[in-house]
Amino acid sequence: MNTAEVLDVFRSAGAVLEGHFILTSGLRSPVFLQKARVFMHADKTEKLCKALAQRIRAEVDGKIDYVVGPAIGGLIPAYETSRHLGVPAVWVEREQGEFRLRRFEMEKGARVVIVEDIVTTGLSIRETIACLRDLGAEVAAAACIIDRSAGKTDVGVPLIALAEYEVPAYPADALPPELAAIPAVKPGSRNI
Ligand SMILES: O=P(O)(O)OC[C@H]1O[C@H](OP(=O)(O)OP(=O)(O)O)[C@H](O)[C@@H]1O
Ligand SMILES: O=C(O)c1cc(=O)[nH]c(=O)[nH]1
Ligand SMILES: [Mg+2]
Repeated sequence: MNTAEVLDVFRSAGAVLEGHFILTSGLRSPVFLQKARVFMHADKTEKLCKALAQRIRAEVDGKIDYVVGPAIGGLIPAYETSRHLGVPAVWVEREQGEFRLRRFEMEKGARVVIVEDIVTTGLSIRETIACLRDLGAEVAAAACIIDRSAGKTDVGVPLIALAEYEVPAYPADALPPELAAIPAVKPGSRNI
């Protein structure tokens, strides 16, 4: 799938929202990709994740022991991508703000691929990598459905993006006037 096809899926699900959004990084944006509105449809999710699994198979050499999804947004795409890769899916979730693998054991040396929904700054993927490396896992690559940085983010491992879609984002103290005029909402789950 190319970027236009991925964005068509998001638009067909009403998942491209406009307004004033507080992102997980604290940045503000006039556009929010509400992936949950895509992932509520099994057929749309399957189409995206099957294509992402094909990219992972083509670009990651060697075995993959687990796919790891950062909760909450990464849960469904990690599971569905793992189904197409034929490997188990686990997830990290926040405990007092820090990602932890709370419900699973992972053997030292396990080789994993992280599957995220959206990447903006790469902060959530870097936090996931830190958690997995603390457990002794090897992170072979990270993958996402949409990279809002359009390839500019460096997460320290190869990042496979099904689509690259550059969207403006601003520090809270440098908002353009048209954005400052709209009340801000924070759709994601960090800090709640
Ligand atoms: O690249 P980043 O700057 O980290 O932004 C992307 C992250 O933001 C969202 O998660 P969020 O923490 O908002 O919560 P969610 O997973 O519950 O949607 C999204 O699911 C990614 O994990
Ligand atoms: O950066 C984010 O927090 C973010 C952006 C976006 O478009 N969608 C999302 O779920 N999170
Ligand atoms: Mg998330």
